[in-house]
Amino acid sequence: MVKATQLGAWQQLQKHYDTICKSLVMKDMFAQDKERFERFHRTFKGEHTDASILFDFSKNRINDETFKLLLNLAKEADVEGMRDKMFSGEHINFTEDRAVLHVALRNVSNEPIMDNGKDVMPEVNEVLAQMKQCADSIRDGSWKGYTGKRITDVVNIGIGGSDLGPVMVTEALKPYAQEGLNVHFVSNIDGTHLAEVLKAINPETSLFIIASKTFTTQETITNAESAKAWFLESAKDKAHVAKHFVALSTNADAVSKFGIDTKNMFKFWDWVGGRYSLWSAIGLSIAIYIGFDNFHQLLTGAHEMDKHFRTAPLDQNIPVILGVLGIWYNNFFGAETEAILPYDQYMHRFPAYFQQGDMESNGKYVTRTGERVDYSTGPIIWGEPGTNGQHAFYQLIHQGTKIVPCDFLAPIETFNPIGKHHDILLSNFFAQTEALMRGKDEQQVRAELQNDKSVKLDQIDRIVPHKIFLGNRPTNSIMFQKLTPATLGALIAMYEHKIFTQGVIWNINSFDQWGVELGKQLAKAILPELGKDGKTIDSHDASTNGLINYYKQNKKQ
Ligand SMILES: O=P(O)(O)OC[C@H]1O[C@H](O)[C@H](O)[C@@H](O)[C@@H]1O
Repeated sequence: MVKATQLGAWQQLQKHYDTICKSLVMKDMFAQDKERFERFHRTFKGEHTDASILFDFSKNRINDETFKLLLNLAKEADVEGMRDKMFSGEHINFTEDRAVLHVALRNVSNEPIMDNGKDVMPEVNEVLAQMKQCADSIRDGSWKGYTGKRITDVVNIGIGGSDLGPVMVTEALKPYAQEGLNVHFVSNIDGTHLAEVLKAINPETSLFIIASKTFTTQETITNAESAKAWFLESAKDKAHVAKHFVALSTNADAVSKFGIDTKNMFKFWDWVGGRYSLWSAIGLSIAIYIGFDNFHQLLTGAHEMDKHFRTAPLDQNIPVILGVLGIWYNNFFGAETEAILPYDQYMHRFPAYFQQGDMESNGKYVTRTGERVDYSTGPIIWGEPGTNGQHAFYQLIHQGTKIVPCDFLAPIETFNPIGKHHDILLSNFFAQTEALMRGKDEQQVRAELQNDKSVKLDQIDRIVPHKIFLGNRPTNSIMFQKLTPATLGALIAMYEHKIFTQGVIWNINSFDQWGVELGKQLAKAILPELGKDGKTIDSHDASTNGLINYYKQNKKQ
């Protein structure tokens, strides 16, 4: 395993970029080649589900040669070899000595998947059965609260991977929710988050799901303790906690220490990374909200994408193609960010979900062999749903100085066919990718201004440069039939494997997250310094001391 820049294919790509990049003008390439869309799009269809995706990557600054070289890069970096290691349970997360087996959680085929010589599938299925039972009993009302009433509100308390997935998926699959059953999410340690949720619910009819892989996360444990105290103010008797608190965790000891009976614990395993855990017990709030059968469809769609990733040749492999295109811009064009732009309001948390998914996985500067990389790694992921983004930040994407590769995602069918809304939405999606690719040249701008009676002729020269769009700005378009559970599962898995592909090429470990630890460690040291003891703090740098002392002097509570 070597640094990416040492790979022959990388060097060839650099040469290719240096020699022909300027001539990669999409508008011209489309004009010269009627088959461009045909060659540069792929489709995905679920074998046993309704998942159906069209991936159009023809609006990228690539030609056949670029595409070939990018695939060579994936080949030479041994994406396929590493992929097979992941699926076979090798401890590819070597800094934590762990397998990376989120794919086992959605392995609905049940083929054995081994970790340390043991098939993990029986345990995975056991927990799934336990989740089904819980979800069913809450949905049919047989799970009763301490006063005999059915549960109407489920509150997931967790943060990071124990929050973002369930939030994103329950929002995305809202059309599948059961009437009268609400989900809420508390993640932030800011007391406001918990307080606002507690205002909306009744202790007699609420179930708290304490979701934490480690069960040591300060925010989650503090929120959970406060929720328990709030609950006991009404319920009084600690025995009632069992009917209103369940835990999702890998840490049984900490769960029972917290006061939750391990009978009410849904376990998962250290080979599930937090940001890859929505498929595990962490998905309990999803299963309750949309029903277990729909949760199972979500898993099945993801499994079908896993199969595609495992078996499709590189030039047909959608996650691999997405991955290498990202590398093309990130490493050769110097793009620093990637925008994820869903034209589907239900997917409004999808970009935020992949901020963790991508940035916590690939935001690393040390290679698997411990050296510092001499190239850029994980992109900054951002985005908002269309068309809102258009009226906010698209100006920069169209005319800014930075190159922002964008993924546009849109459903063919909407759950809410109101008037012409969906056609209008989709017309914007199509138009944006067209505009970004084509741009608008001086001639067109002049012609338009000359025809515009409201523009004075002597003003035209001054205005022209501002109205030119250079175009040639890359986009991927991902269309799907409808945002069903299986489709969503496939889309999430597609991005997970894109992240995987890039991590392998950059030769980094995409599955640890040491970068989040330092801040936690320092916060632990600072917390005891914040008391109302009148002591001036001088153990930090001048700025940190100054901030802490300013807080201490002025705090009233
Ligand atoms: O599930 P938990 O153990 O509470 O962890 C919650 C989150 O916190 C950590 O800081 C990690 O950065 C995340 O990857 C993780 O998802």
